Amino acid sequence: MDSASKFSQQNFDYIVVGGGTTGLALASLLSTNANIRVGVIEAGQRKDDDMVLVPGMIGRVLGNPEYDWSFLTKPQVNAKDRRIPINRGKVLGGTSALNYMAYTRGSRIEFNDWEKLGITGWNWDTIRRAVDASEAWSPPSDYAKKHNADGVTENHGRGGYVKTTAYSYYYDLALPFFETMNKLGVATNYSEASGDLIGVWTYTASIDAETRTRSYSTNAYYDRVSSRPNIIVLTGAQASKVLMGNSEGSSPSRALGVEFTKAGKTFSVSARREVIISAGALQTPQLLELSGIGNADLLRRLDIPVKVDLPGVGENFQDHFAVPMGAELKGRHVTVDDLTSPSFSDKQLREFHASRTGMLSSTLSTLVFIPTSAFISSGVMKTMLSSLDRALLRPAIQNSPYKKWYELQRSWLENDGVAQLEIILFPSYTHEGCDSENARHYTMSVFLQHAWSRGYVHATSSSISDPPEIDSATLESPGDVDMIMLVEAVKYAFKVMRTGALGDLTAKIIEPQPSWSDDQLRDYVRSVVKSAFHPIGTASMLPRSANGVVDNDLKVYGTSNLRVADASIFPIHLGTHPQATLYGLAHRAAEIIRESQGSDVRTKL
Ligand SMILES: Cc1cc2nc3c(=O)[nH]c(=O)nc-3n(C[C@H](O)[C@H](O)[C@H](O)COP(=O)(O)OP(=O)(O)OC[C@H]3O[C@@H](n4cnc5c(N)ncnc54)[C@H](O)[C@@H]3O)c2cc1C
Repeated sequence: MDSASKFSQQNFDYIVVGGGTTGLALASLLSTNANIRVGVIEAGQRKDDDMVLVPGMIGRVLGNPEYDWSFLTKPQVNAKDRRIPINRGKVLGGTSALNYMAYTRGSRIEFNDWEKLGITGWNWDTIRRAVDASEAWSPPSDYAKKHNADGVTENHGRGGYVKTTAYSYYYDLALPFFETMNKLGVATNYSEASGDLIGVWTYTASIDAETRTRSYSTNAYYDRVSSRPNIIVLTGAQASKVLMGNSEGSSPSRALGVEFTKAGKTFSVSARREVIISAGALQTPQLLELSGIGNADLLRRLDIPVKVDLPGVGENFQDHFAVPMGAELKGRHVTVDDLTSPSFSDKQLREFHASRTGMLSSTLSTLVFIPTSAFISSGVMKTMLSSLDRALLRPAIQNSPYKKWYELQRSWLENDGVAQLEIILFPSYTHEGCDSENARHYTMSVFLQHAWSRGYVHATSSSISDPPEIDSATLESPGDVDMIMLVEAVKYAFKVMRTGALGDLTAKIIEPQPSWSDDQLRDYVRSVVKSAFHPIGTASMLPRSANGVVDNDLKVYGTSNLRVADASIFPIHLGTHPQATLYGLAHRAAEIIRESQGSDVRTKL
């Protein structure tokens, strides 16, 4: 729907703010009950062009304001005062329209440990069942199987909506990478979706096996229900606050509707039953604060009337941090760098549209997940743990509401089933000093899966037009553990680049250099460390006493009918990519709403 005034006159039962990965899937699922009416307010527009749909074109719209919110953190003191980009989809489908399509499930150990944080009912079995309900998996081809793709049917959902499958094109670095990792003692994992992520594997992607195009919230969910009269999506409209009924103290506060702006005009729309915020980990906390829900001191400073004093809002920000390393290849390989040639790229695009094959039918394909013991020597581990344990004794941590979070993070460091490091081999290198005319390159990126840095996201004014302040607290960790782990990860990656088949293909390592001292490597990490674009935690599902924002039913504390469903509710980071779990979250949320309201909301579209 285009007309904001018509939208504002509708009688909705549920209003979902944010038609992104989780929100649009959830709204579509809610619409299965013909007796309820669902309204969705999405700031972006629908974009169904090649940039969104063609897998090999990933990354091309990052920074483009028609697709991307292009957030920046505040200057990060431990990263040379750089403002680090965190891209977010500003289109219908949200970040599922921009992401790199790795469809990876979480880890059994980690999800089962969520219950230790006080979140009952959220564990591997419940989350797995929900993710199964979302997935429509197609088995890999023989070609993909030769590249070790997961073909274990029982690991996947077949009857869901997000189409997933293995790739149809693999770069010639993929198999050498497997051989090298095997040589280093990291086994091939042929069953990556089983809940055990450790090993080297080829991942499943959110790609439609028939059309070879991106499967995402918009075409996987919304397109199936868009003709129903009881779901209306308003695009190009930004919610500015949830209209809350009662003021501080007279709780629970009730969400009455949503105020939003479109084309410079302000409107409001009412919700008979519930408002669900799904604006993502960077904007959900801002919207809660603008609605009067957050740390009362901060709200008063911003002249926002306090409805619910909830100090956890915007806190507990976590992300995966990445450090890229570049190398030059021996001989001539086809890599993503070839796509920088317009004629080559056009040829590939023609091939893609004609036969759905070629480089553009795929993205990247291989990755490694390993625990601490696989990349940190026992000597360094001992020193790191003793400095960490000393830091954890500080009163600020001992008295912190997040104490259980720290205990869990600590236990995972010595658990060989928990991945602390992800390594991805990108068949390209675009940094300065790379001679892409005459040579071909790869980038090996190391990603910290359970960083100890915890930052915040907060509103800076009472207006939704002012972006929130994002402090990723990059490399600010007790005992400097994030920096120690990243430096050890870089050293381990040097080993990978110089071992076995990948070592044989590597002409030279460009930057950083294996000969560099630890101090030089620390300096390099500070210069290049970036976000893996997986922010979470800013409206955490935790007990209220542990600075939680939502309860186990995703309901915001102190309110009777306001929920959050997006990446901001994850209380502790997943040692994997988040989208599969987020689609599962949409299904869990739909079930919870059905149960709590006694209404007939089936989760089958
Ligand atoms: C470049 C990139 C690559 C990635 N690659 C992968 C990958 O390969 N695999 C993976 O699992 N994950 C990947 N991710 C991360 C993953 O895509 C996100 O974690 C996930 O999509 C977030 O989903 P969400 O529902 O929390 O939020 P989003 O999908 O971001 O949805 C939020 C929606 O709310 C809208 N919105 C915000 N504020 C308002 C407002 N006030 N009013 C109205 N609408 C509003 C936004 O426009 C957006 O549509 C990647 C992310 C990026 C940026």
